[in-house]
Amino acid sequence: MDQVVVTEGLTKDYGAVLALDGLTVQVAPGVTGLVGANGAGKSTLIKILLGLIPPTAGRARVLGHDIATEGPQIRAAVGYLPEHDCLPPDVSASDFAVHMAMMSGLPRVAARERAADVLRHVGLAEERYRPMGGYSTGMKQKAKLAQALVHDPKLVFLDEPTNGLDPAARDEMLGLIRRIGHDFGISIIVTSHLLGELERVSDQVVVLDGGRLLRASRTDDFLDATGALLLEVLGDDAQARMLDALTRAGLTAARRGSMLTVDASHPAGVQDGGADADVHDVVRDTAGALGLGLVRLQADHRRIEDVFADTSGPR
Ligand SMILES: Nc1ncnc2c1ncn2[C@@H]1O[C@H](COP(=O)(O)OP(=O)(O)OP(=O)(O)O)[C@@H](O)[C@H]1O
Repeated sequence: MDQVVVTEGLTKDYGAVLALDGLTVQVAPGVTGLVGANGAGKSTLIKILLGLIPPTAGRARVLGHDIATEGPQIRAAVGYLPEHDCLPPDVSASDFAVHMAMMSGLPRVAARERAADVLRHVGLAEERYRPMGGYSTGMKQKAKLAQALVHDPKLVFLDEPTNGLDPAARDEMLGLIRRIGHDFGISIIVTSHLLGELERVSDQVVVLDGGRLLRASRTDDFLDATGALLLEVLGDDAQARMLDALTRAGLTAARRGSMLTVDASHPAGVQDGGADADVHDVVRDTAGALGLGLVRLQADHRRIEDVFADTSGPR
């Protein structure tokens, strides 16, 4: 399928602040995590893609529509959950969702049905008839999510939907995002400043840093095995003795917190071919010879934070 978002050299200059710096990126259908530290340019990118603010330079297409000339077509096909609190406090979630559905062109009866469906889907039950000013943060985020979905969009932008939520509400929101994306086939671009948070729900991840693209790839590629083993030993001075012994055995090992990592891809002094198995054996035998308990030995997987830390050095 075609890309849902394509940008070329997208730049936004707020006077003294360069929020986007020549961003060129393509986003495929599915659930996409747009991650980056506070101020990386995530909200600015979404607002430009929605046509709410113009870019200083560059071009972009959303669902094939040009942001410069086809704003109304984009907004008809796209839903948006803004980052900040923007709900009218005296209005109920039910009335608000009906209003937003009618604004999108649905007749009143259809708007009522659609609003009821979508509110049930996000998990707002009886409280949907109460004024939103009395809602918890989690309920407000659900109401914001409902209005973003009420006109049956093809793509939704969710700007920090887990911001301010406690761990249980955050898990619930992440579960909802996964279901909306996978069960309903709506493409989702969801932002977070917590780099690891979207690993579980995203098909692909776009990492911004200082308004520039740091990396865009499928989540699986981010989390590929590193070719290293992660191990933990117990016993007196266990970590230091094990590190020393592994190094003397010709392996490249290093500390990581209370654990050790061992390079299993090209181990020095260990024959190629079946190298992984050999390294497992060397680790097991070394721990045995030292009389240390080997409590963990597993393939090491990268996390999004690691990729970010590796590539975002000083510029
Ligand atoms: N209207 C504005 N006027 C001036 N500077 C702005 C404006 N909006 C954003 N900025 C600045 O542009 C940069 C990018 O902001 P943006 O909100 O896009 O980042 P973000 O990645 O969404 O971060 P956050 O999660 O904190 O919202 C920041 O340095 C911010 O202070």
